[in-house]
Amino acid sequence: MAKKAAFLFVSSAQLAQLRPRALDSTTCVALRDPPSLEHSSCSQCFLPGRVPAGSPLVQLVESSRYRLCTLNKGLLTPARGLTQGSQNPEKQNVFHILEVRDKLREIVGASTNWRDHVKAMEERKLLQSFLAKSQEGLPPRRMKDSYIEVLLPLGSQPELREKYLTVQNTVRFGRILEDLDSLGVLVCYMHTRIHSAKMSPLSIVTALVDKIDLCKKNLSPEQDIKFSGHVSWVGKTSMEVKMRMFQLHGNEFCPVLDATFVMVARDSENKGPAFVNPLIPESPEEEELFRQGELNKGRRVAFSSTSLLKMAPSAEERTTIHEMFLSTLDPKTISFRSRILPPNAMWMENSKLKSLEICHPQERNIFNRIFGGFLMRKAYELGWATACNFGGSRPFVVAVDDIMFQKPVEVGSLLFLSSQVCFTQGNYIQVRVHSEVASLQNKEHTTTNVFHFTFMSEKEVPLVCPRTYGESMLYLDGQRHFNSMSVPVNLRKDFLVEP
Ligand SMILES: CCCCCC(=O)SCCNC(=O)CCNC(=O)[C@H](O)C(C)(C)COP(=O)(O)OP(=O)(O)OC[C@H]1O[C@@H](n2cnc3c(N)ncnc32)[C@H](O)[C@@H]1OP(=O)(O)O
Repeated sequence: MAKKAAFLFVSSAQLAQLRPRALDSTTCVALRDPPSLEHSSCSQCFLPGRVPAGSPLVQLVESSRYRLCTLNKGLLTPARGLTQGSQNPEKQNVFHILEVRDKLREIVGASTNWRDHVKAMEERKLLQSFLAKSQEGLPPRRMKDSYIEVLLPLGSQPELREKYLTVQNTVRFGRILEDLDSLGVLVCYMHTRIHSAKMSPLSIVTALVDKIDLCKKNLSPEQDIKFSGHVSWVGKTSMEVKMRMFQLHGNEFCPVLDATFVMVARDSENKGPAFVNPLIPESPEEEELFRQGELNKGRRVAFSSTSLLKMAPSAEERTTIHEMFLSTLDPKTISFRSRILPPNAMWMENSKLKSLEICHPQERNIFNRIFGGFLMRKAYELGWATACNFGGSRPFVVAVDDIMFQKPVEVGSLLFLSSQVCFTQGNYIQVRVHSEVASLQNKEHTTTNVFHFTFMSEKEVPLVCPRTYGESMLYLDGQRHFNSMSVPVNLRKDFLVEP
């Protein structure tokens, strides 16, 4: 049975003498002094309203590690001291998950009410003059300058759990995608921040989810999660961000996910490119990360220039497709028009699932376009359902790669998502989700994103069979994405990550 939360009201002098071990995981400590805070209750706390007016709140959420959360503008902010998994213990920026979007709003001066969004944008125009004329005009930054940690205390703050919960009592991966997107943008604002100014003249958007690899085990909705991230490479206007996610197992935060995103800086109105601060690697490890970032850029260019939309498949790939084609000819008729499915196979077109989203203002980002994390969550959930429908058992996500945000999605758009299985092997299902938008006024559809997800099913799945040349290209593209998965397939036995 869960323990009831208890409160301890102490002065700051008494707090300093408190031993963490004297407190259990459900004890909240409220400071009596200084009495200047305007909040009378803490919305995140177990017992809202019980904290006396004028009391900054301090919550100790775990006994084994000394973690403090102080009340800051109605939100619990984890204070310094969360060092596990940290690369930069001497100087940390640690945020509570609920704080991240508010912090972003504060940095760009975004509206909290939709009715104020035009005014907020007008105000941002004034920041245009703070933009650098060249990259050389900006002070260089170190990787540790952008390093942040974000705590998602699913274990110690159970009221957060609902939003993250699947019916199988695991963590919704779609929600994690949203958090990663916000975290990535905040990391870039840390890298580009102007210490003398509260607001940033930059609009930072997600251009690409290069890779997300899930590297370990189940995500339990009953254990705290921690994210960390920092800028690992910069170009002129783009930044590569490396993020990691950890989950508490016993007393230790163990790595569960690695992600690489590319963010792009735009001017205050999000209309043209804007320069970002150079990055200076400080150690051999950082130099290696930076060099990797440079290689990643080259790899992305190479991958896109050999895209099957631009170039014919390789000789080996052509053979694969031809053999698949031959396996679908009916030996009785040997006619190109009568095609049959090989044993244990399904036509690719029959794997499709589609959905429609109306892009309401609630899903907007700080720049009044639709939040990239929301688009990823919706695409991921449809992709998961597609894999489930195809494989006939629960699929677990293994990798996400190459999600390109080609165009922003305007508030009020109709978002059409179309998902299909494009490649399978053993227990693995490669799903592609294509998203396009149309406005109510203009019926013309424009592609905004293509998403690639790799799932692992509980049992072996059927082969997916392309029927047309176009589907054959999707098959090969799926195979390329599957083969680019960085973690060896045989290590992936104990995954349990669901929508
Ligand atoms: C809560 C807050 C969250 C907020 C975050 C979001 O929700 S954002 C919402 C989701 N995302 C979006 O809506 C973005 C939609 N896409 C776009 O607006 C645009 O495609 C874009 C701004 C990303 C890129 O536009 P352009 O390609 O015209 O820009 P441009 O040619 O000037 O390139 C700018 C820089 O981006 C790099 N770049 C562009 N596309 C890239 C890609 N797929 N992968 C890697 N890098 C890329 C270029 O190399 C260049 O870097 P260098 O200059 O270094 O050489």
